[in-house]
Amino acid sequence: MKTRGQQGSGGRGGGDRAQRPRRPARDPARHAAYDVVRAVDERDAYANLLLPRLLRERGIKGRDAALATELAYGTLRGLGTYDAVIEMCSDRAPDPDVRDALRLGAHQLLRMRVPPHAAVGTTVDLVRLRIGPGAAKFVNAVLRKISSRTIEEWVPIVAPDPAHDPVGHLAVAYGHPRWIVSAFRDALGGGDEMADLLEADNARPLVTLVARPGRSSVEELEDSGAMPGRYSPYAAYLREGDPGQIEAVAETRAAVQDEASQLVALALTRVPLSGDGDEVWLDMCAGPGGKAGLLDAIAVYGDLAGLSDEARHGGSPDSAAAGAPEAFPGGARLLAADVQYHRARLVWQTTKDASVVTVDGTEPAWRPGTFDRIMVDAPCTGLGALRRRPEARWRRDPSGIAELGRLQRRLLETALDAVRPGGVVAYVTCSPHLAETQVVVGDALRRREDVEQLDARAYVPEVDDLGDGPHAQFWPHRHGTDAMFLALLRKRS
Ligand SMILES: C[S@@+](CC[C@H](N)C(=O)[O-])C[C@H]1O[C@@H](n2cnc3c(N)ncnc32)[C@H](O)[C@@H]1O
Repeated sequence: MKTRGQQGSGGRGGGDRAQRPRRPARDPARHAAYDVVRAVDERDAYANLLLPRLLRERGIKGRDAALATELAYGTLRGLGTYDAVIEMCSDRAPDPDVRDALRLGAHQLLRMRVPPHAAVGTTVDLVRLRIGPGAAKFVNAVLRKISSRTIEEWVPIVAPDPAHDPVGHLAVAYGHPRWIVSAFRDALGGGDEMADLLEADNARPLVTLVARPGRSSVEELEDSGAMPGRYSPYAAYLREGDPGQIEAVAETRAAVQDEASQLVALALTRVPLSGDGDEVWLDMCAGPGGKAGLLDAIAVYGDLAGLSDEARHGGSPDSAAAGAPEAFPGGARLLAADVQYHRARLVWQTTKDASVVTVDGTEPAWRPGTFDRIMVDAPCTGLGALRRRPEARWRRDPSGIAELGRLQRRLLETALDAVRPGGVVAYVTCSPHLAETQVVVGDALRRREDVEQLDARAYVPEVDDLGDGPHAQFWPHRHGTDAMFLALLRKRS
């Protein structure tokens, strides 16, 4: 029996370094990324919660932290594409722990600028340490095959022919489930922009802050290193750093909020009402409180930024017909409701003047015709915010849409009962799926003669390309925002 020192020609004192058993390199970034990908796969963990915790616990900082983030999030986003390539390069189905390592290696080979020898070598080291030598050999062989082609060369091999199956092709090429590609295509009304949309959906979104009027200002956020937003007068982009460290955010005078989320709340406050009174507002599905935080501030202090004359008279072709949006002067109060106690608590923590209640919006605790303005930010599939959670697209399931649709209809119906004649309801989803957006609104309009739909685009005149109306549809590739939907419905006087 040979001892370790006598193995082959490359023993401890020998000259053949290539044959010496290699000690796996210490590689905290890759180990952390692997742990995240495994936890997401194995026990449905949320990457955006787990990764920061692992980085903190393991003291991973700076470039290593950035590498771990890119590895984990990029691998999770691209799973669909990588699995197709891995399948093509494997002679057997890998065990889940091995498959996750292969996904990590494939991401480095196909979408990162890691040199192939480093991508293969570090992944093999990781597998040898975490799983065993047999698996390491298998991973080495598969990754070497993957490294023989670029992603541009693999896609035509592993994806369906775009001429026969354009949706299937896009799904594999851009790492999205097929049903989601299909839903996006239906909502966009065609295929021309699909590649841009899916690419934008694969990019990490900018951290967008909101300076709640009367409580903070964009200038204050600029002093903390942010730059003014593109559309919302209250938005600022933070390119780096932890938003939680900004004083205004820590004090809930400002918050993290996507720009489309700011604009749909702002739009609700800009619609002129008919009849008397504009003092009582309702956010019916308020948790965790992004829109409620902005509505609460505008209700009390008014829309302090207002609109520039240019924005007021520019924007969509219908803005003139609808009447130029006016800045709300303040002096109202917001009631913020959510069916879940812990979500209502978050609203209470982030708002300052709003009354917050735990209420089921479909079984209202208020009398019909109570409110002047109502926000219904309905629970939905969240397909418009896939950029924020890398694994979310693989967790969503189209089977829930019918049930969500029933809830969305009931919430909109009770909101239309709860608004006074001449008042307005904003129906919002963070999803462009037609079954959750236009179909829900269309059904409400068919059922009720006391409701008219306004041209929502006229109330966000700062933004172009919001679709053919009368609703407004935001898109990541057009606006850099989540794919948020807004319909404005007025109860006839
Ligand atoms: C899309 S989220 C709202 C996001 C929130 N408006 C924001 O901007 O931060 C939908 C919310 O509706 C709540 N919800 C679900 N069913 C509800 C119901 N029947 N009545 C009231 N709220 C409900 C959920 O708990 C969830 O917090």
